[in-house]
Amino acid sequence: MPSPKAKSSGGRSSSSPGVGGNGRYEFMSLNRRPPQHLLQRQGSDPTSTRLRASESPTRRRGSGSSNASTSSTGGQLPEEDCMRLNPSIVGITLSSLLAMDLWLSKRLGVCACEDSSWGSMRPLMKLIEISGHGIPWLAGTAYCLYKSDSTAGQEVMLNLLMALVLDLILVGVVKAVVRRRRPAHNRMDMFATFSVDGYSFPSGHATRAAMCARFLLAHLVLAAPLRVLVLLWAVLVGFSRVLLGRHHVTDVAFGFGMGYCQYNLVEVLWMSPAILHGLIRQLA
Ligand SMILES: CC(C)=CCC/C(C)=C/COP(=O)(O)O
Repeated sequence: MPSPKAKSSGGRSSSSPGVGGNGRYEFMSLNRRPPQHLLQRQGSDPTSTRLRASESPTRRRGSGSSNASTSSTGGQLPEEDCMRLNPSIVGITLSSLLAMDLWLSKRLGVCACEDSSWGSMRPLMKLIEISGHGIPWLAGTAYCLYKSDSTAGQEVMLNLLMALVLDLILVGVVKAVVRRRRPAHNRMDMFATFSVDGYSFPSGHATRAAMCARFLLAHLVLAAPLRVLVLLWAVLVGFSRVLLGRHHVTDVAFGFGMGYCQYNLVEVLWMSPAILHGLIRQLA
């Protein structure tokens, strides 16, 4: 919209800034050079002088040569100026996705408390939550390691223990860096949490579920129905996070991706029996 200031100068001749020959206001395209008569008028207009003074350093830096490059590229702005437009498009896309995420997560939080629409399912969801919690996994793996009498079994369990600790560290670091708050409808009544677990992104249960599912499928000889059950469990753990109102959908989606990738890291860092024997000898 033209500013009142521009309107007040409407009585000038048709060469006034932004006013076309037919007395109508003209809008300038961002990637075109304004007509010469507008540039000349801007030089004497204090408002436009202020605007130009507030231009970014990139724009100012490029202005000397951009005139040359503008004319040589047929009225196009230099590439650096065009790239300045992109963050706003990315920003708008991201905020739209974020708004959708908040809306969807709120709608799906149907077990967030007892009087929610699926509140009666809350105890079952909390059971699934415990099945993906760090403490039962750490304790169960340590117990299996202690009970295992084969070298292969010990190797697998020790590596799983290492994977679980790695997962806690990596999730803790990302949570501490991102510091996204949990959904407003979440009731923070989770069993055994660290301080970073006050944060939402990513879901530690989702990373653990994805990583452990991949680990179990790769290292345990399981019949087909059991393999399906392992996958189903991982998906259920992820879903339960949103249904309980603990997480946004994106926390769980990212958590699954992160857990999947963490397993690749575990494979790279895999401790072979030789390394393990060396470690045990050093500890003994
Ligand atoms: C105390 C130990 C050993 C682990 C904490 C596990 C925990 C509570 C993770 C939080 O998961 P979400 O990020 O999915 O809520």
